[in-house]
Amino acid sequence: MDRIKAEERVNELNELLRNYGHAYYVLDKPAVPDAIYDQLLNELIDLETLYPDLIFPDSPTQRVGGTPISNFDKVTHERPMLSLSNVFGEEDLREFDKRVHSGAGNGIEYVCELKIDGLAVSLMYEDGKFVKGATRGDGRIGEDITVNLRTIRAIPLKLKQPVTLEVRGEVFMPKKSFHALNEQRGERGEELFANPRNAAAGSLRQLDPKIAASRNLDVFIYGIGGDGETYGLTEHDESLNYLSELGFKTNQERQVCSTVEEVLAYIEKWTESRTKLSYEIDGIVIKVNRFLHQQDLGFTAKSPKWATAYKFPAEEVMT
Ligand SMILES: NC(=O)c1cnc(N)c2cc(Br)sc12
Repeated sequence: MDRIKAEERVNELNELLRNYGHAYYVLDKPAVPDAIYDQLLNELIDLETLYPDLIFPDSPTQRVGGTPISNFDKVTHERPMLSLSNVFGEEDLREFDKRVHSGAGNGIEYVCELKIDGLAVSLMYEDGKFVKGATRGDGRIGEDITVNLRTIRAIPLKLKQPVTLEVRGEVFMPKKSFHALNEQRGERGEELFANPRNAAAGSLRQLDPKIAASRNLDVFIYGIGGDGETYGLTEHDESLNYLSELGFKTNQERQVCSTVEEVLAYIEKWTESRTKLSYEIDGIVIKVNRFLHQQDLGFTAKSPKWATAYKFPAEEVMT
């Protein structure tokens, strides 16, 4: 195949494999059988081997870097990654609801989302390309873990629109991967991870991206950071529509609640059902849904006044 034809085919394969990867890892709905995906990937590898100048950074072959890095650079977050205030029961939650109504008036609605028990990350995209990713750190300064985040198949290397923005989400290790990893470590006499959150954090802090790539990490994106445009008028629209349209994996269990009673019912539902999830959650995030109301409420030094996290009671440790 001559070089012109090769370039056309490489671009076509990159687009095809990006879309198939999105269907498989983000939507959890494979578009083609694995054998077809592998065949196309091998065709791309062959063409990239023949024409190395046709290897593009957002090619699916470029997810796992070759050599371990020596350390993680520091990254200063454009806008601090704040933490959430916590509520530990119905009374606390009703107090939060009262404060929200006194601060933002009427017409308040909430969006409730599962609080993923993983590691908070910030992902930066320029013209739709993934350029940098960092841990939360102390909220102002985190660690540059781009090479390890690139190995997570649910993190798009190229968005469906050429936008420049920063998004935030939670990297986690599915329960099944956690148990398999600990079984493997047990067989090797290695120290076990205490829980999926520690396993995810330990995996993202590996200096060798090949190790991170082997850990089956996953991600849910839940917000737009930075001072960029916010899309739509509500969190629900932003997360449900805009982030998904760009190609991000968002958690589908979110629900708009018009009253604190509905929030309590959602909490009750997931207190009962969280063991059925394929990933761990440690609570429920409750956010005022309309951005205008969020602006009325503002922030404390550490946290938004328009959001809180209902924390599940610590589980009884079976002795
Ligand atoms: N859906 C969300 O907003 C969400 C989910 N899971 C989490 N661990 C966190 C943490 C912050 Br801070 S927000 C958030």
